[in-house]
This record gives sequence, C-alpha cells and structure tokens, in this order.
Amino acid sequence: MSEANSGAGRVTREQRGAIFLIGLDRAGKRNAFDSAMLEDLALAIGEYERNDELRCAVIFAHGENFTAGLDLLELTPKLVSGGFKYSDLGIDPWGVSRPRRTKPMVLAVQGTCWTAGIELILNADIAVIASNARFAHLEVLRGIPPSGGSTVRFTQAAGWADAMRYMLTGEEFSAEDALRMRLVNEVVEPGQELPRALEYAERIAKAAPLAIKATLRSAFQARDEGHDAALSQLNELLFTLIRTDDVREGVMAMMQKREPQFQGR
Ligand SMILES: C[C@H]([C@H](O)CC(=O)SCCNC(=O)CCNC(=O)[C@H](O)C(C)(C)COP(=O)(O)OP(=O)(O)OC[C@H]1O[C@@H](n2cnc3c(N)ncnc32)[C@H](O)[C@@H]1OP(=O)(O)O)[C@H]1CC[C@H]2[C@@H]3CCC4=CC(=O)CC[C@]4(C)[C@H]3CC[C@]12C
Repeated sequence: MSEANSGAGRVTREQRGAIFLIGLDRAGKRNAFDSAMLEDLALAIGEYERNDELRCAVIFAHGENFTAGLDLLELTPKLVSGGFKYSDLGIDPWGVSRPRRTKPMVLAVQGTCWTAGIELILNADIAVIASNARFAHLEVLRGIPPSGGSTVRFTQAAGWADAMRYMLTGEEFSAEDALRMRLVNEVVEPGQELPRALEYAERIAKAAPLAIKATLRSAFQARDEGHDAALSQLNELLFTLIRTDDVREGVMAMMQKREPQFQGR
C-alpha cells in the first residue's frame, strides 16, 4: 500500500476475520479509475465472492479523497475500441454487467467522490460518509452520460427532480445533501467513516450468511425484475432456508439466551 500511488491503479486487500477490506490505492491521482484499478477492484470482489470465510466486504479509499471518477485519458480509448472487459474472475463493482455479487458490500467515503464513486455508493448496501465528502456527476460536462447505474438508481433513491438536477447540471452536492437524498446511511466526522463502516460490517458478519444472501437476492430481484417476480419467489426462499442448520442454531441461541454462531449451511 502507498499513501500516494500515482502509477497504475490498484486496490489493497486485507482480511480481518470474516470482513474483507478493499482499498482504492491511487491517491496520487485522487483515486481516479484507470483500467488497472477497475480490473483489480472487480477481481477483489470476485475473490470475496468465492471465499466462504468472508461474510462482508468494506470498500474504502486510501488518502484524502474517495475518487476523482474515471481516468478519461487512459480509459476513453479503451472504451472507444471496446477493449475494456473484466476478466472472468471479476465481478462488476457497479452491478451493470453480470454476474452480480451475492454478498453484502459496505462503503466508507471521504473527500471528493465524483461520478463513478456516487455510482459505487448506489450499488452498495450501506454507505457511511465523512462530513467533508463532496459529490458531483460531471459526466455531462465531459460529453458522456452517467453509465455506472445512476440513471436508474439515483432516480430511484432520490426521486426524479433531485437526481436530474445533479445529473443534468454536474453541480456539486454536499454530504448533507447526499443524506437528505437517501444516497447514504450516515454522515460522520472525517476519519470516522471507516471505523463506522466496519461496525456495520461486523454486525452483518454475525448474521446468518445464507439469510443475508437470500435477502440480497430478493431485493436485487425486485429491483431488476419487478416486485411481482420477487414476491413470487419469497416462499421458496423461506422454505429452502428453513431446513438449514443455521435456522436451528438461531432458534437454539434464542432459547439459550446466547449469541448465535452461524456456519452458513
Ligand atoms: C464513464 C463513467 C464515469 O462516470 C465517467 C467519469 O468519471 S467522467 C469524470 C472524470 N473526472 C473528472 O473530470 C475529474 C477531474 N479532476 C478534478 O476535478 C480534480 O482533479 C479534483 C477535484 C478531483 C482534485 O483536485 P485537486 O486540486 O485536489 O488535485 P489535482 O491537482 O487536480 O489532481 C491531482 C492529480 O490527480 C490527477 N487527476 C485528478 N483527477 C483525475 C482523473 N479523473 N483522471 C486522471 N487523473 C486525475 C491530476 O491530473 C493530478 O495529477 P498530477 O500528475 O499531479 O498532475 C464510468 C463509471 C462506471 C463505469 C462503468 C462500470 C461498469 C462497466 C462494466 C463493463 O463491463 C464495461 C465498462 C463499464 C460500463 C464501465 C465504463 C465506465 C464507467 C461508465
């Protein structure tokens, strides 16, 4: 890890028990996403998906800022020629292309959080931001539309008027605005965003992993395929899980007045 990597983008990985910390590591370029960092972030999420020991991921950024968005100089030619594609082992961090992640993702955000950073927040499950965070959807000022999910998810979270105000003008908005528009869960003092995100992750990691996945699956299905599709699958999800050891453990723990120890089976 380097506090001021100005070279090719990369992400750091750290396992803390059942929690996987993934750190954007290109602070010297304000954590702008070049193709290497896009690829490495997707790979890290793929590693998280495949490791059964890991129950929650926390994405954060090294340095003072979360991200300056895309490195347009490096990536535009690759996007123009269709030359950028995630490896088969990666998972799209923005949930634009398939396969989707099946495990929870918590974000800790500070400082500048432009474009792709907002879209990462909108594809996460929980986001904690520092009061110094500032946001902008600059894409229309660079000649492109927001393409990492905001046209769908910003409008859903904030409503048409606010989402269009910021996506059509590129105007900056504050941490308080992000909270008011329900893009994030909590605003904390600068420096507290990662510890607070880890508190959420620890709570998630203590819950039953199959139930966590089922909850995400149903919510994703509702978002992608509509309410009827998700509601029609709810009983099946429940009947599949009700037979698991984790349900037995949950009931036993309740009876014995102790913390449950879930195994994910
Ligand atoms: C296409 C989208 C994406 O949303 C598009 C964008 O992000 S456009 C916006 C690009 N960003 C900017 O224009 C910001 C420019 N920078 C600034 O405003 C300022 O630098 C700052 C305010 C951030 C910081 O100011 P400072 O004064 O503090 O510092 P400064 O001196 O200016 O900078 C310090 C050094 O850092 C360098 N720097 C800063 N910003 C950048 C930058 N953006 N790029 C490179 N370098 C930067 C600066 O030059 C200085 O360097 P020195 O060396 O010190 O001079 C994409 C969003 C999601 C993507 C999709 C996701 C899903 C997909 C799946 C697929 O399968 C295919 C692809 C895709 C569809 C994927 C495609 C792209 C996206 C859609």
